Amino acid sequence: MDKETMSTNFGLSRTLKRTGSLPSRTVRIVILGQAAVGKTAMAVRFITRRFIGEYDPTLETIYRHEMSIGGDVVHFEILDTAGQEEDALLIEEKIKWGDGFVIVYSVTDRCSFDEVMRLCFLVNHIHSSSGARKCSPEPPPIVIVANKKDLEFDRMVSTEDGEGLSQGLKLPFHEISVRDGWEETAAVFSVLYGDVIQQLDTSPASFRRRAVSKLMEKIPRINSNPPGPSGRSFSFSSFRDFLPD
Ligand SMILES: Nc1nc2c(ncn2[C@@H]2O[C@H](COP(=O)(O)OP(=O)(O)OP(=O)(O)O)[C@@H](O)[C@H]2O)c(=O)[nH]1
Repeated sequence: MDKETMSTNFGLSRTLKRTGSLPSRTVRIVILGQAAVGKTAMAVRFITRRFIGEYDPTLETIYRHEMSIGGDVVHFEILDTAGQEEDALLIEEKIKWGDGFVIVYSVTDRCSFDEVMRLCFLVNHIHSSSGARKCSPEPPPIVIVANKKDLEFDRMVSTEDGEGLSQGLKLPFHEISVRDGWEETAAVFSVLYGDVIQQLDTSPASFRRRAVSKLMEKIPRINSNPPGPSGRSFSFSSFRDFLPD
């Protein structure tokens, strides 16, 4: 198979353990946050290195992307959720599916900041109570991201507010501009990947694969690498080009 594995030096802060029996790893990441905070922009930026400024409202999508990190082949599956309110059962299924979570707000939108705590609580609650991680006493890895820091003039949430929240919740915090930089976007996924792998190594039972619900199977998949039997591939000049049919 003609795999186009993108080698990237993420400068991971942790040494990643090789399992020997596992030549590659699949990591499922769920991006959560209110509408228009930049969830799609972030996923697309990470995978393609490009900032696409034109977006349709999110059709929920799972982006599949394979890359080499620290000598490991990592299969990212990134679920870009819709920002609008939805059925509690649906969001529960999506949260159960994830190994790690990016919770995004925009520094230009105070409401999106206020939503972060509720989303963190929801993720922890669902993973601790629903059997998603029955065997693990550890909360799932979460990274808080403040996006759109380039829009300084429209800022409504200070860096200190973001740092204070992350310290209160004891979660990593990144203030970034998806528009301005690939590196800081990639660093979010790098840190989260490191946390997921650390938990995988110290608490493997946490990652026993859950049965995938019918709902998750319905979410369209897009492959960034050449298409396999079950997905489309990235080859686009605008966001519309890769919207599912
Ligand atoms: N200036 C600036 N604009 C950004 C940045 N990130 C995203 N945007 C813009 O913000 C708008 C919303 O981005 P999306 O990625 O569609 O946001 P979303 O969270 O996926 O929105 P929903 O699909 O509605 O949930 C778009 O116009 C993006 O171009 C950023 O870092 N800086």
